Amino acid sequence: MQHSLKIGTRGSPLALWQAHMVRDALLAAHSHLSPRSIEIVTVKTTGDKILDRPLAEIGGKGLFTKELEDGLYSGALDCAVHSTKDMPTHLPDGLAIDCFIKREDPRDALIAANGGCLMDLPQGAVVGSASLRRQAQLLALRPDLKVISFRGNVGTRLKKLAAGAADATLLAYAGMKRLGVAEKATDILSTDQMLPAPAQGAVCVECRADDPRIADLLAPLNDAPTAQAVTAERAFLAALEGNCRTPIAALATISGSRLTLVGKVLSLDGAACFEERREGTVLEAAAIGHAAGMTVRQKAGEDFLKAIALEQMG
Ligand SMILES: NCc1[nH]cc(CCC(=O)O)c1CC(=O)O
Repeated sequence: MQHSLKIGTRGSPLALWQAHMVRDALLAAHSHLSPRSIEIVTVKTTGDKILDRPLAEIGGKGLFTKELEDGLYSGALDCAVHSTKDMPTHLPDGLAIDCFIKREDPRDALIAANGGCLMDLPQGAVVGSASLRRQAQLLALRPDLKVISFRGNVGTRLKKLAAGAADATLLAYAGMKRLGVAEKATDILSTDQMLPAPAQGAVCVECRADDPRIADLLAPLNDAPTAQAVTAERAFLAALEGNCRTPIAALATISGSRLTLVGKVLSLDGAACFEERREGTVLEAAAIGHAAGMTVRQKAGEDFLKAIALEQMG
């Protein structure tokens, strides 16, 4: 008898697109799977329900994953597809992520209502973004800009922009490409201007750690360079105990067996920035990320990191 496979996902258009991408990849990799045997199950998470407050305020990451993880534990789901950048650095016991799909472009894109680049925005222009990382790096480049909180999925944010709620917004270019709206980007920011969030552009599949059937099905979908880059970036994040409350950015690039990681932490206004670049072999990905994170920690000092947390609570 053919077992069915239940793929869990959030219900946003981007999340659904990503779940269908995983489904298609599974079908392509396993000729014995029939399309009817793979079901996509939509789960509403806390992060999807609360739309009127910044994520940092309601508790940050985990808000997009808990309900999906409950489904894995109960057996209602066999695997769950996530944007890796939305995942907490530590997984709950009994769950595993051993499958990272080949990464899409990790850069951030500017969408300006009147077109043009970030540096061309008029003095004092209003930019909508709820991401502290984007806000900080934006203000570092353009201290004159006014940043307002902007939440909701990619489509919602583009609609808010079109309705005049801001002069520009920033989105992950990966999500725009996946949803077919890449042409709305008016400036694709270089990673020197705007270092991405750890794991931006990388989709992963989470499953139960003790489920070899699912692990075997997912194995051919894993892209090793993506897994290595994301491992380094997330180790950097974990070393800084980062969550939505601290502007943290990291990007690893891979060339053959070499991995180069750049990671930084910023003050909310972008005026202070502590950065570290490390290189090594791909096999050292986790150690490189951890070492870079610990170095940035030292450079910034515990007082600086604490001050950011306090500033945001007040
Ligand atoms: N926090 C929402 C989120 N999570 C992942 C992506 C983009 C896709 C990706 O990084 O893979 C987005 C939207 C955005 O930041 O513009």
